[in-house]
Amino acid sequence: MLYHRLDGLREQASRRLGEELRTTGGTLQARSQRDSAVRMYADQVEQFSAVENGLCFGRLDTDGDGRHYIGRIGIFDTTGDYDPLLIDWRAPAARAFYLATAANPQGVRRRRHLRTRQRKVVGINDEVLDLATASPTAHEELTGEAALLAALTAGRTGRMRDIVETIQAEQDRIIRADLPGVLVVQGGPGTGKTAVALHRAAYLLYTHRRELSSRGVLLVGPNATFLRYISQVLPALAETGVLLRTQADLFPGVSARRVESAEAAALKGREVMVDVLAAAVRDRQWVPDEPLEIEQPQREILLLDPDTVRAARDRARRSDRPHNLARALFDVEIVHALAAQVAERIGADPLGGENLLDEADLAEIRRELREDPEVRATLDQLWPVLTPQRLLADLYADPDRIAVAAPMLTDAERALLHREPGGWTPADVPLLDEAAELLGEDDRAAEARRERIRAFQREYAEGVLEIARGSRSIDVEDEADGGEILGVTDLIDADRLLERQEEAEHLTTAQRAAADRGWAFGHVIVDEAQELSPMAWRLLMRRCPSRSMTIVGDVAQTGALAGTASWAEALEPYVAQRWRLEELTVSYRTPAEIMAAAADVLAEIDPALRPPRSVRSTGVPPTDRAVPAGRLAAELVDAARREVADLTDGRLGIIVPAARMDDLGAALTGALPEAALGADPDLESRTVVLTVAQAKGLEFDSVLLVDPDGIAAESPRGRNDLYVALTRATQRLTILRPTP
Ligand SMILES: Nc1ncnc2c1ncn2[C@@H]1O[C@H](COP(=O)(O)OP(=O)(O)OP(=O)(O)O)[C@@H](O)[C@H]1O
Repeated sequence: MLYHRLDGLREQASRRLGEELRTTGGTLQARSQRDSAVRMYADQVEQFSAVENGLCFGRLDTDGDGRHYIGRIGIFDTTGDYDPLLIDWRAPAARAFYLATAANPQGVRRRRHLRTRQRKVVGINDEVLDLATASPTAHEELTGEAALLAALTAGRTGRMRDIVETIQAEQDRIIRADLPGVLVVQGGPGTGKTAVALHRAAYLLYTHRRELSSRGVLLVGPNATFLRYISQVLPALAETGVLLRTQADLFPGVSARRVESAEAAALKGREVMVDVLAAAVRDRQWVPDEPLEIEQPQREILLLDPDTVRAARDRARRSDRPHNLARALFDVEIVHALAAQVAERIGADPLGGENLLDEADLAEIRRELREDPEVRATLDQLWPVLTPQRLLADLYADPDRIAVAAPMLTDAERALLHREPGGWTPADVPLLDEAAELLGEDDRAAEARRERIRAFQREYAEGVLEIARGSRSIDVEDEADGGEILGVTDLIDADRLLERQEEAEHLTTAQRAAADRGWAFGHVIVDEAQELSPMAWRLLMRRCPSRSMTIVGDVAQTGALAGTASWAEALEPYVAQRWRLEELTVSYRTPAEIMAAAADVLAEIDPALRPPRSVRSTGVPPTDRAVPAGRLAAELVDAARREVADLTDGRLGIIVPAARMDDLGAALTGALPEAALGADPDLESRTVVLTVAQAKGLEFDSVLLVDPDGIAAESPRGRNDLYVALTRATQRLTILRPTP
């Protein structure tokens, strides 16, 4: 019945989408309304398709014979009293599904988990929440234990799945926490932090739709591979409005793919860079040592002396405007001084009286000077209008500029900043953003933003037509009168839709936000937040002036040298003590046997830290094997072959020290051609070879960990890296330890 209703809803939305796309003409207002309707129906078609799998996954039988079905979206009975046929998991009425226990049943008699494959129910699990009749379970604190354990032990696919069916009480509390303020979620590996962050985004959009749909929600993750790994979770929850970004993509127009040393990235993450950049900008406000000559057509050469330039510079600086915006003031000062010189020459009274030029003459001289190419070139030289990219590229390329801007750094640190132009690194992004603040926006930046918006509009227009094309069979059936059977896409193409879009600027919030550096998001969620440097925090805080944020991470897993070891240190500059901490304490990923091995490493990081409790054990302890160093590659290939043969479904992750990636990676791909590796490996392949930095946040059924001591020795935060590597497996862990 529910699927029948879903089909009806989808058909209705797609028919309306088709109708809206076919109508043309009308007043500006009518066209604008039609474009909003196109967006709405396109979103609906997408949403109704996205919730197809597992549409309904639960049932609550309540006291007094109530029966409620819980699912991915709400569906109402539009024929009768508008009764809910399916309750959205985010609605308050669904909450008991996640919280009711035998000890506190909240009016629930029975909780049923439904397992479906396509549109068939293939299994059910019932829990009777009545202390008298309930059968005792191993874990009293778990809700829906059987369904949970089935989800946890299922083979991995290389894509993260949503957990709406089995959210646990401690996770539910965080997902549904209030919108305002900064909420930090600290939890060990596998405690569901990422899952909770994503479900919280969906919950907030549902509960605070009005507020958030116009401001948007930004979710920041550690790298592109990770974003791809989690990218299906929100659409499966019927939410497409969240902007997913890595730090590398947070400066509109820049895609930071260049690689640099961990030390250089760490230096760029330090707060001292605020002063370095401010000094770099001041250094571009140049005062010459000697008077500058400005040639004038049919006039004598004008001279601009250092004192005049200095006075103009100081006045422009005192305005406290950003560099590019203060340029106008600087120009006025300089042009005034030059005009006085010209007036002195051409208007001097030969009889020694007052200057013969009046104010109108002077204004004319100033106008001419402002338009004079020589004068403009001089002004550009003294106070150039700069883009953030120009400022930073010029600074990095020139050791002299670095020396002037960064006297507080050591020689070795300054050397880390020096490099040739050509692309940006992720650590450059917060610096570009900082520079943009210091420089202010000029016309070129605004023009670049318009360009980016146009690109998004085109992408959007194509997307809408794609959806319309996908629903074409329904279109055709609808035209059963035998007349016109042209589909929508025969009648309108992306260019025409784009023209219409331009009139109304109907972009999604996420698209507009992505194009605009100054966008203020309604809520910002940061995953693996321990990796952020102080400079990156500054950027994020700028994007979220309301400080409504969810910050998710584990300070024991910090790998970045400029990352954080303390939430208080990272946050207090922005919100003082006004942040709340929630902790997740149960590991859903890592079995007890593997967690025990990881606990030893955690104790070395900080004896005060406690590993999370595992919800399950596999009975299979990790295998830890010493192999002669010379045979490491051969042994690794053998072990990988064995593991792949043992996997029925699921994935094998092979984690190697970064320094051994090239040789071990080559050996592995030689023997197992399907093995994926590289900068952004395909996680859906059966075997993936990665470094710890790449494996962060990911999980595999089986993990082969190569040379743990080598990994620990690779970085000052090597123990944290090893802890991350040890906690990636859901079933089996094999360690290969080379010996001399
Ligand atoms: N309530 C739940 N029901 C089913 N699966 C869950 C639940 N909570 C967590 N999981 C699963 O546990 C695994 C780990 O979750 P997740 O990746 O969110 O943990 P994490 O805390 O972000 O880990 P890390 O610190 O390693 O990044 C995932 O496969 C997730 O789907």
